[in-house]
Amino acid sequence: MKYLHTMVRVADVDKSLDFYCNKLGLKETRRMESEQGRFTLIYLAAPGDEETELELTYNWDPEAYGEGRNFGHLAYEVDNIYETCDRLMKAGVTINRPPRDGWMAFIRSPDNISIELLQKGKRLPEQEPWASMPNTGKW
Ligand SMILES: C[C@@H](O)C(=O)SC[C@H](NC(=O)CC[C@H](N)C(=O)O)C(=O)NCC(=O)O
Ligand code: NI
Repeated sequence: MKYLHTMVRVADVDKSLDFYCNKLGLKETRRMESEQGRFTLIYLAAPGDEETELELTYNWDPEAYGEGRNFGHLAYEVDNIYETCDRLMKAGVTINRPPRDGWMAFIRSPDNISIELLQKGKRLPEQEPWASMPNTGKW
């Protein structure tokens, strides 16, 4: 058996692609549209990890999805957690759980999906401003 993808439903394709691609750094691998089902599927992946996809489902007819607390988060490994969070913060993304420990951070997607960012390999040495940065919200 092989893990293929996680699917999340999104309310706005442009906002989602701006967040996941322009800001987080994922690349679109493929997409398909269903006229009959009135939906679009857009598949994203981290560069170099194209076989593990995030499937965005966009239903053409608006739905209220709510927030299923049973779904936890999507997790991505990053080369430098501080550089990643700095880039995201400058792009206007709220770092709900800053990487005070040089290891873990949390952000939210436009649809409030929680995304965990984990430092590759060993934790980085603690450094300001991250070491004293408070949490901003739930993650
Ligand atoms: C191609 C494969 O990766 C899929 O996930 S297709 C699964 C299919 N998706 C849809 O019908 C999308 C539109 C639908 N209105 C929805 O919001 O899911 C499906 O069976 N979806 C049901 C599900 O719970 O995933
Ligand atoms: Ni699927």
